[in-house]
Amino acid sequence: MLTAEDLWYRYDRRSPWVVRGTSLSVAPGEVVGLRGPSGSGKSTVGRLLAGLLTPDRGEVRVGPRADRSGAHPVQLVLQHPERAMNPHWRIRDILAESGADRTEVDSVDGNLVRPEWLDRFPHEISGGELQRVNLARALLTRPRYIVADEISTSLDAVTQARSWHLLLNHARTDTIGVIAISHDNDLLAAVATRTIDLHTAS
Ligand SMILES: Nc1ncnc2c1ncn2[C@@H]1O[C@H](COP(=O)(O)OP(=O)(O)OP(=O)(O)O)[C@@H](O)[C@H]1O
Repeated sequence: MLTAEDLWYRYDRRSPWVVRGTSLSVAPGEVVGLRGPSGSGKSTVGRLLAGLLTPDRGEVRVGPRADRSGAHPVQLVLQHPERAMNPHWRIRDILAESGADRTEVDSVDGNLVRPEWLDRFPHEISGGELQRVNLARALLTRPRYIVADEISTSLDAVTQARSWHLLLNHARTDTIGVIAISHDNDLLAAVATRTIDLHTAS
């Protein structure tokens, strides 16, 4: 179980609290939506869950670490995959960053990453394809949870549906919990079994 208990966070001691007493829990294999107005702290909660930020108060608890040494059990996947990748690396090397060995990279799910992309650079595949590489890299770390922060926002409807279909298939097969951050209520209704609302302070 991934549990966040009474999380408080602000980026600066003089700034207002961005996260104010957020609590949530996500079971293995569960898909939970996280929505709220712009600026309500959704992405910040995502970073706290993935261990990229440390809460000022409260705590995040998750089961044992991922099998991969060094990989956090909660992987964060962001909207702009190109910002999370070295543009000078081939897709094969980007996937190997997960800790997967050559054989695992070569046998990655072909629906997610087509074999012919492996020797290309990020700019040599489309944005939707690059997001699938991003998802594959996160999945190769063998995470227990994935925080998907607006992962399909800049994609057309067909590509969006395809990316989510692939992610949810893997999540089901490997019992990975997913936290779907989105402004899109229709998307959340389609992918999540329940949705948590974050609200901005007055
Ligand atoms: N690195 C940062 N340093 C300082 N303030 C930040 C930083 N990142 C975010 N903030 C502030 O924290 C608040 C919450 O931002 P966050 O990105 O978590 O909200 P959000 O709900 O995900 O917004 P959106 O829906 O617009 O993406 C905002 O006021 C934002 O300006």
